[in-house]
Amino acid sequence: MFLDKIVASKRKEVDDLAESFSLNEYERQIAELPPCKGFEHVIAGSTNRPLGLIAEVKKASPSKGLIRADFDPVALARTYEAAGADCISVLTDEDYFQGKNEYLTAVRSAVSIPLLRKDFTVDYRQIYEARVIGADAILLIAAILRPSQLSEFYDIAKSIGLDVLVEVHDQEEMEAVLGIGKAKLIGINNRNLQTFETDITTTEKLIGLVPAGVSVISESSISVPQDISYVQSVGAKGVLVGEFFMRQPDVAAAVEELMGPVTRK
Ligand SMILES: O=P(O)(O)OC[C@@H](O)[C@@H](O)c1c[nH]c2ccccc12
Repeated sequence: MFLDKIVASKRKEVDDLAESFSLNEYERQIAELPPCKGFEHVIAGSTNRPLGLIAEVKKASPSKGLIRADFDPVALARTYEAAGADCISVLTDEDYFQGKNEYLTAVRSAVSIPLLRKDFTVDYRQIYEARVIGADAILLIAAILRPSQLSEFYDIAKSIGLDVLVEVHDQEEMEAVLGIGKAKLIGINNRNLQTFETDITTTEKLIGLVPAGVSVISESSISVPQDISYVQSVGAKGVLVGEFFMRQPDVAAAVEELMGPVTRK
């Protein structure tokens, strides 16, 4: 299964990180950073459009290979911000998504909206690393973490100012996440990370389980305005879109085509 392969390489990567990691040193650096920009409230209550947008900077993916050859993360992020994206997601996984930590850091200094570090978090050290490279929020994927780890990683992230997007793609994962009772922002992934199959009705199937006060982001395989009105109609507060934007020569026009014009509140 694809996800198992990704997680296995991630663990190797984390072994390298562990060799040089010093908690004191990371904590010292974090103490000097400006506070995080609130990711959760910005995406759950978009002031730009009726539905919030997390726009993703993504060069390649394991299911699609190279998506955008002409890949300039800073220029893309500036375009997203100008087009009224509420937040930006930056892939930092190198082996499968051709991402880099440096992309996130470069984007951080180029835009002022909140940033999500999109990676496969399997170890607490990656959470400190995310904060130091410039993230405002991290992704925690329920499919690769035990409930006790999810809970522990959630608390670590919050303790250093990061918001958390907790990702699920089936009922079992949703129930596990809700059982922990911490997540305020849940991403329902329309893509199954084991098989890469996509089904946008996943959002509708799972959203009914989510209690009031928890916001849902519909993630993946969104590419036409009908997808937007559909996930909005079932109750999503925002969407996470990567590939569709990355395949368009004119990214600003693509944001408007998909999301509609900015209607600032
Ligand atoms: O490019 P898409 O189909 O618009 O999807 C974006 C985002 O949802 C996807 O990149 C994603 C969702 N969850 C993930 C977890 C890891 C890596 C990537 C992802």
